[in-house]
Amino acid sequence: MVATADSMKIAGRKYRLHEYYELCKPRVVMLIVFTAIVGMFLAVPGLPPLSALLWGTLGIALQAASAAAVNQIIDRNIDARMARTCGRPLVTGTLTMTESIVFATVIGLLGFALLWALVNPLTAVLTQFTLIGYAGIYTLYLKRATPQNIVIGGAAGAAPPVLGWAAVTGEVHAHALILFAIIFVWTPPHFWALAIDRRDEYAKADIPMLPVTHGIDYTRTQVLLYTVLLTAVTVLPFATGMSGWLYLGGTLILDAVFLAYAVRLKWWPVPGLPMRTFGYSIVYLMGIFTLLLVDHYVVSFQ
Ligand code: HEM
Ligand SMILES: CC(C)=CCC/C(C)=C/CC/C(C)=C/COP(=O)(O)OP(=O)(O)O
Repeated sequence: MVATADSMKIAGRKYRLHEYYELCKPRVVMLIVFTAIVGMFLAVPGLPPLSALLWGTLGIALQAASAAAVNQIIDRNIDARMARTCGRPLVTGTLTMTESIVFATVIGLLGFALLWALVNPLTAVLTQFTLIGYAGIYTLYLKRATPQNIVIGGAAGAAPPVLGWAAVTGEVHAHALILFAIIFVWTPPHFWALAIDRRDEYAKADIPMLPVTHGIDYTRTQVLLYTVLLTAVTVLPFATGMSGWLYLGGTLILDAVFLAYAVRLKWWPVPGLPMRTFGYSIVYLMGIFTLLLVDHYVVSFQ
């Protein structure tokens, strides 16, 4: 009997840990942190200093997770109205508001302190602005105010490579801004592909996402235009001498596939295609940043 009560307690604790984990939007944060780590590696010819790599990654990850938690705190009523998000811990009540606020504050402050004390103040301040940009400006205001919400708010999601670069060098370098531009231009096709699929849910929740305000066909056109622009922007690392032929070859293949998705979505849409396009956008961004990293070391160690 005692053993059963104990095992139930352990299972309960594990379940709560899992809920805190979900509050951090772990899969999104992992890709965000990956782009920051690539920024760190690209910032120097050899390997970045271990302490900047370690503490920079941890600090940026904690602040990104805090931003994701604040987003769920602010959005709990919207999340409750959409099938995609109604299982989140603050909607189901498995975490209370107090628990979530304390958690988001503690990890956010810890992230800021680590960056300030063990990395550099510039990275700490820029990461804090990024958190405010996503959790404050995008979530609290833009998301509810304009269909351009994710275009402007995308600046927060695009910042991590700049933060990673700053963690290693203490400066904001022009090459880091190219990485920023890639994610910035990638965000609209990434998100609008999903929003096409979830149009009715956003309409029900009264969120002015582009497919709700301007219709699905207009959104498909925008996805296509941003994908064309993205192809041009992803050539910049090669054009500026930051990356070599390996990067260019790989990126053009990834771009061609993304363009094929966007063209099909615009002129030959079939059910399921928006979500496949969304899924590909994630593979695409992972691919671009992996190519940047591999190319950097192939070129550096030649
Ligand atoms: C304002 C900018 C962005 C918006 C509005 C946006 C929106 C979304 C939404 C609504 C989802 C679905 C989440 C879910 O079903 O729980 C999602 C998933 C995802 N996003 Fe984004 N996103 C943005 C930027 C980013 C950035 C910058 C990254 C990474 C660098 C990213 C990576 C991902 C990943 C990996 C997923 C899949 C998560 C999963 O499998 O659960 N997103 N995004
Ligand atoms: C380094 C640092 C502080 C980074 C913060 C940037 C960050 C966490 C960006 C996340 C982007 C994202 C998942 C947006 C979706 O929000 P949404 O509210 O539109 O999506 P939802 O409906 O799934 O909640």
